[in-house]
Formats: sequence, C-alpha cells, structure tokens
Amino acid sequence: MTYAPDSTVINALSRSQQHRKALSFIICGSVGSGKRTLASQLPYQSEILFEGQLAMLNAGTKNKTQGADNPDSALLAEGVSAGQEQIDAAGHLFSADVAVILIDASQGMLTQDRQHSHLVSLLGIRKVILAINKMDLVNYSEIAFQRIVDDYRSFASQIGLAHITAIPLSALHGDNIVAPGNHMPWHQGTTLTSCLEAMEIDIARGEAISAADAPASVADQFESTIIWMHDAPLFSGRSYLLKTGSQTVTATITDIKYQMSMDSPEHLAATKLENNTVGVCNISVNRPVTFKPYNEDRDMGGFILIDRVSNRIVGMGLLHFALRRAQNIHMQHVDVDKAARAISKEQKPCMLWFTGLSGSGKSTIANLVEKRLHAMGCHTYLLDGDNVRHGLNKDLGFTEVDRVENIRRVAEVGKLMVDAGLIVLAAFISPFRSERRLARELLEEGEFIEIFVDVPLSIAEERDPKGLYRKARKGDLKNFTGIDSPYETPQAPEIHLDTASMSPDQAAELVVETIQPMSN
Ligand SMILES: Nc1ncnc2c1ncn2[C@@H]1O[C@H](COP(=O)(O)OS(=O)(=O)O)[C@@H](OP(=O)(O)O)[C@H]1O
Ligand SMILES: Nc1ncnc2c1ncn2[C@@H]1O[C@H](COP(=O)(O)OP(=O)(O)O)[C@@H](O)[C@H]1O
Repeated sequence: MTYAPDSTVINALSRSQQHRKALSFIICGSVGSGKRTLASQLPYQSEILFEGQLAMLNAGTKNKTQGADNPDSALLAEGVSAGQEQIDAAGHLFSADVAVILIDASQGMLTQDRQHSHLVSLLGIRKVILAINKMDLVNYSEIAFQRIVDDYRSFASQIGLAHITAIPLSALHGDNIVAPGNHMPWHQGTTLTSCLEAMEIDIARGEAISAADAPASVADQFESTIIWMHDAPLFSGRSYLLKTGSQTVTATITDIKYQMSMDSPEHLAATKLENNTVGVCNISVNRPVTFKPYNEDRDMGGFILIDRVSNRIVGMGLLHFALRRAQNIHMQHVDVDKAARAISKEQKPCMLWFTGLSGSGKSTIANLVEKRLHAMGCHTYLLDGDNVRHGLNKDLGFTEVDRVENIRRVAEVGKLMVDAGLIVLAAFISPFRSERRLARELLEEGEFIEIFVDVPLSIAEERDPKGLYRKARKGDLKNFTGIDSPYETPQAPEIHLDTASMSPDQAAELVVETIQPMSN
C-alpha cells in the first residue's frame, strides 16, 4: 500500500509551525522490527545515514515534495553513506526531540530495544513513542499489545524515560500510521503521524551566546560518555577527529574509565570499546573547544568522532566536564626554539619513519642511513622498536591496544627530538595507518617522511632473522604481525623501498638521496 499524505493536515501544520523549528525524531528498532516498511509508509522522504546502524529520514526544511515544515527523522537501521552529509546529519541525533521505539509485537521487547532506549535516554531525548509493530502477526490482540507496553514502561522508568505514548501498528497494512484502519477499534489513542505532528517544539536553533553569569567553558581535556559505532574497536591512545557544533579538533582517548552495561547499572572494566558499546572516557583535544555539559545543553555538549583515515563517523559522545588538570597546565613559552636549534645544527630537523613487517629490513636500513647521515655531519637519533620496548615501553605487549600506545608514545618522543633539532629515524612495524597519521600530524608540514620498507610476507618469513616467524607459525608466539595480527600498508609513503629487489645499501642510498633536498 502506498500512502498519499493528507495535504490539509500538512498545510495546517505549515501555518501553525511558521515560527517553530521542524520536529526532529529518530526511529529505533531491532533487526526485523519493520523500520524500512514503516519509513516507506510515513509521509516524509528517507535518506540513509550511518553505516551499519543509523539512517536518516530527511524531511523538514530539506523536503522537496512536501513543503518546508514536516518533521525530520533519523532511523536506526542498516545503510551506508559517508562524508560531510553524514556528519551534518549526525547533528540531528543531538537535536532529536522524539524517539520512536519500534518493537515487533510477535517478538516482544528484545535486548536491542533496551539498548536503543538506553541510548535515547543518554542522548537526553525525553519523549518516546512506543510503536508496537506487526500487530497483524498477533491477531491485532489488545492483550498482546498491553503486555509489551507494561514490560516497556517498567524498564523505561528505571532509565529515566517517563513520557511514553504507546501505539499499536501494522506498518505492512498501514494501521495507525496515518489513519486508524479497521483492525484495532479497541485503540482509542492517536495514530503515529498525528502523534508526531501534535508535538509542537518552540525555540529556533542558532548561534550559541552564553550569559556572562553562566558562561560556556573552554577546555582541552574532558570526561565524556562515548557511544561507539564502528567495527574496529575504540582504543585508548588512538586519535580521531572530534566535531562539536562548528568546531573540529583532533581528539585522543586518554583513558577508558569503564564500559557501561546497557542492561544493568553495572560498570565494566574495559581497555577498548567494541561496536555498539558505551563507555565513559577521558579525552584530550589538540586545541581548546567551547562547550557546556551535555546534561545542561545538548547542542553544546554533544560531539561526534570521525575516523581520520576513512572519514566516517565512528562514535558519538556527550561531554560531562572539563578535567581540572586541563585548566591548570599551560604551554610554557621557550626562547630557544626548534628554529634556533636547527640554525645552530645547520640542518632541517625531520622524522624518517620506517614502517614494515618484521624482517622487512627496517632496522638494517635505518642503521645504514644513520651511519651515512652521521658521516655527513648531521645530528641524528635512531629510535628502534626492539630498543624502545626495553625501556620506555617495556610495559607494552603486542595486542592492538598496546601497539597503538607504543606508537603514540614513540610519536610524542620523536616530536620532542625533532623539536630538539635532530633528524630522527624511527624503525617500528607501526602496523596501523591511524597511528602513522597521528605521528605525521604531530609534526609540521614536510617534517614527517614515511618510508615503506616493503617485502612480501613470504620473503620476510624466509629471512626470519630472529626466528620469530617460526615461533608464530608453531603457535608459540601470538599476535605476530602478518600471521595473526594485521599490517595496513601505507597508501602514499614519501619513499617506497622494495627490499626484495634492492640491497640494504641501495635502499639506504635512495633514502639519503631523497631526503637531502628536503633536509637542507
Ligand atoms: N607479536 C609480535 N609481533 C611483531 N613483533 C614482535 C612480536 N613479538 C615480538 N616482536 C618483536 O618486536 C619488534 C616489533 O616492535 P614494534 O615496537 O616495532 O611493534 S609495533 O610497531 O608496536 O607493532 C619486532 O621487531 P622487528 O622484527 O625489528 O620488526 C620483533 O622483533
Ligand atoms: N634488501 C634488504 N634490505 C634489508 N634487509 C635485508 C635485505 N635483504 C636481506 N636482508 C636481511 O633481512 C634481515 C632484516 O632484518 P631487520 O633489519 O632486523 O628487519 P626489521 O627491523 O624490519 O625487522 C636482516 O638479516 C638483513 O640482513
């Protein structure tokens, strides 16, 4: 059945909403609850938003066919979209006024419905429409409907959702979506569209101006709740882009304090957040942002996290408060700076970052490059994975989270050494693009030179200078790169060395030749 919108209602709504903002709502439903069928029955156009999780029904001011005043809605469903549109659209989640929780009447309330409701409550959305769909599968039974509503209300009251309107639906047959239909005369309440349209929201959104006696805060370290929505887990130490309002900064998760259980008030210990989990984390950003706590101001306290490599939204967050340490630590000005040191050393400081599989030749080549530079009178320092792991990073192993932290620390140390005026050589497997990018972004344009020491796994394994591949193949060494731990190849390295076809000396020569014009 296709639905033709009631233009009288829409027009009446247009006039009455002239000075109001468009209503924004999200539809949350577990797999198979009928989100798409419902979306197709609503008199608003739809557009997919989040990979794997969220999609956007885009009506309101962007609606081309229905005028300018219909509700906006976001739909928790499957779908793919990327880039700026996705980022803009995510903002709708923080401004959603109403959530439609869609439950399959034949299934009753599922764990996913509890999780969605928890999310809705976390986002501060206080108005919920409980839409019990597929009533046709339970013979339009009032008792079945009432049982689910009672279950839901008792759960909802525990998580602070009190304002709930329950509606029995058959999205397939159109009952109670726009018109009541004939199957459920016992339902005396409203239909879904009338219910949405009757929620009449004041205040237009705009620029933030805060009163002098209640100013917004400016800080660069916060405690926050993060809702993680990506297959690759969130790791402490990894950095992402953080967008709040019109501000975009680089954010590093400095500590995952705990993971929330979505079914109980429990706090779970966690070193990473998997897809669809929620955690309380400390974050640090590269420059101060203006914010208010999310529970005081949803617009100025909500943020999204964007993966720096794929540019996809990977998480949403709610700012709690600035960490006090952030307010008490200031950058200290120094008069003898990098430029002064560079002049006295007569060289352009930089970081030569060697990345590649174990046995690819990173250490051998980096060592030869350093010898040549040293002989030329350059001031250098070689940071090598094996060596750093005996000291600064001896607390770290080879899990993903430990490798992320390993490279973060090395990148920070490397930055200090570049600041000291040195040509720094770093030889680390550094298997993840994200951390190599972090290392690059800590430095100034042109200072980071990524050198991909490339070799087929089979040749690295043949070389096996430390016997580690043999151990890994036997199962005596876990998480070994290339065997049971991933290596993400560089996409645009400044220098690409194919060590299967060139000797260590040829490779070192190529590096020195390439960087000479850069480092003078
Ligand atoms: N599980 C596992 N996987 C990879 N490598 C292992 C592992 N266990 C020990 N080793 C030895 O540690 C060296 C790699 O350390 P890195 O600090 O470069 O690794 S990483 O960048 O954090 O991935 C690496 O040195 P290279 O062979 O020079 O690469 C190995 O000698
Ligand atoms: N073209 C080459 N470049 C670098 N190393 C090579 C090459 N051909 C053979 N090798 C040998 O491969 C091994 C590489 O080991 P190493 O430099 O420790 O690698 P990594 O630091 O990447 O683990 C050394 O034994 C080295 O002599």
